[in-house]
Amino acid sequence: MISKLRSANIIFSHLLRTLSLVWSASRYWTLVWMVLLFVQGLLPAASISLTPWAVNALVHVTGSGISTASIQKILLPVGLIAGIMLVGELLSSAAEWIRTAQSELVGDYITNLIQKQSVAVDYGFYEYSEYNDKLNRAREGASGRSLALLESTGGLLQNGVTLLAMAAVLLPYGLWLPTILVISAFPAFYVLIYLNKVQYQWSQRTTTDRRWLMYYDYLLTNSAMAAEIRLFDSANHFRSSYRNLRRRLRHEQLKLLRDQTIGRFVAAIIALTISGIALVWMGRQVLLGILTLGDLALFFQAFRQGQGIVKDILGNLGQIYRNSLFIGNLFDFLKIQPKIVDPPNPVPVPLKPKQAICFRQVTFSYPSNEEAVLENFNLTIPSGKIVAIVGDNGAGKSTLIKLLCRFYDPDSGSIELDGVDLRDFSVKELRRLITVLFQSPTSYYTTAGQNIALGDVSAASNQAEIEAAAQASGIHEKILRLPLGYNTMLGKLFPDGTDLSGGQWQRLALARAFFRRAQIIILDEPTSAMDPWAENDWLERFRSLASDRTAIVITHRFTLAMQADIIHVMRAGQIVESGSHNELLNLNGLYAQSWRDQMEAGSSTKIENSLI
Ligand SMILES: Nc1ncnc2c1ncn2[C@@H]1O[C@H](COP(=O)(O)OP(=O)(O)OP(=O)(O)O)[C@@H](O)[C@H]1O
Repeated sequence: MISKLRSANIIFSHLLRTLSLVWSASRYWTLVWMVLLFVQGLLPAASISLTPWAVNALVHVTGSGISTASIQKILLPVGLIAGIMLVGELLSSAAEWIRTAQSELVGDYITNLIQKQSVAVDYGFYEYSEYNDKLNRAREGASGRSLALLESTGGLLQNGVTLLAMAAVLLPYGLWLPTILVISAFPAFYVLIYLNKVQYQWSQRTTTDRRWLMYYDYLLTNSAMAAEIRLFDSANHFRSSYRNLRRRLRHEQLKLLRDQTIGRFVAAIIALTISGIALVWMGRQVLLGILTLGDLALFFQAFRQGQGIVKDILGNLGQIYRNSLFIGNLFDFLKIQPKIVDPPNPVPVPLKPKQAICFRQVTFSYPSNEEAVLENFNLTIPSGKIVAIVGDNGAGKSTLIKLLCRFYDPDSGSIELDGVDLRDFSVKELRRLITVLFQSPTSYYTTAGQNIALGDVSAASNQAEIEAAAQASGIHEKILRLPLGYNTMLGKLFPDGTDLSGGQWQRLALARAFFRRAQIIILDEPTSAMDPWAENDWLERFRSLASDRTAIVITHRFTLAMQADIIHVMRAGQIVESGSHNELLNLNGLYAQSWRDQMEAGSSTKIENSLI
């Protein structure tokens, strides 16, 4: 009982929140729509209450013969009924139009809320399956559901008004008639609530399955996968996974549909039986001469329509229940709170860090994996230096970047910038100080210029700076050779797009990172897609660009690492060697051994397969 009350309370609160959401999205239309619904609600009863007048006038005319006076008597009630019907049609068309306008506004409003929340939550949330489930559930018809909820609430309002007016019309014939009307719809209501609940539970249970379907579909239809899918001939594998999963979901869905159909049929039979009983009683009253033909017509219409309205009302309640359950997913998503937040009184971020970035006794494990990636980790990166971090796959190099950007916070220990814990800065301010070239940078399908400008949207119109960044990354000449230079659309997704090679995209991303003009430059494998000639050319430019800034370069390439002021060798979450290139060679440790491998092999490929 308590749990039922609690769930009714949740539904009511979802309903209120949805109404306030719709209200915020489109006040004016909501108001007009409600007035229309109210007036529409009164029309059926108004029309029915005119029925005895029209029918009795008709009976009178048939009895007394057709004359101008008698026809005039009929014309008035019939004309009024026709007028009401016309107004009803007009209002319903207007309501339909308003509903469409509202659905556009509410849809955009909710999409905006979801997008805003998607970028507000922590980066780390995207690594959780549950988060992705929540996002997916919130997205799935969130706007459709809120409007459906609004519609059922509006339907409830309109039908409620009609029912009250209808009950007033029926009451003179006995209280039991409106009562029996309501009772006849109870089975349908129960079936509706029960089936909606089952449907909702099924939908919650299969969210991950449906995300699998989206993933298989993405693999089969996305251009990024097209080459590999063809070469490895793996399409059939994914298609069959898709089909098998879809078959299971379809069977479950059809079974639910079958149960719903049976349930509705049984409920309809019960309602029909009750309506039959009322009809028999009505016929008897007529035979006994208690009712006139006008009463009979009114009674018949009011009872049949009333029954439909009660059913609609219960249907509206069922819909409200169902959509509230689903809309709860949207509210669940919107209430996710980021954990990486600003402190109450942020310390101002230094415009130009003077001392160092220090990792002090940092221990960190990813939320989805209990094993510590870093344990009591210590590292000092002096300001104004180029620091290289080399290490084997999985050593924890990229994790350092994520911690430095505060995508995650350490489990224990601290990361400090000029002696201040990063958690004491405003997150946004701290990130403004940093620019990163990620291991897999984003290729934006927009113009070449815009691709670079996205590094700093506040300075996006500065063409000279854009070109300077492109020159520093070595992509300027290539851009000039494109059909429209910096205005050339890149990527093949949209019309007139030109594609770049992997290395060129990487240089473009590098230009974007440079355009940011941040004091701390972090580059994760900046030259992985560059040929050795391009790499040498690029290195020289980078040295001058990073001259008075702090640069952290993560790399497997020793030709790049050896240019750094300090090289840190990382293994299994620890720094195992540090020093300049020559110092490390003299140390004769892991770095020196890998370096010798390169000398012997005479190729950098060997190095990537060597110890580091
Ligand atoms: N999002 C994540 N969730 C759980 N574990 C992760 C996650 N990202 C990385 N790891 C784990 O953390 C460890 C360090 O990963 P990291 O990406 O920092 O290594 P790396 O040194 O940058 O490797 P590579 O040279 O291959 O890029 C690895 O064992 C990896 O499996």
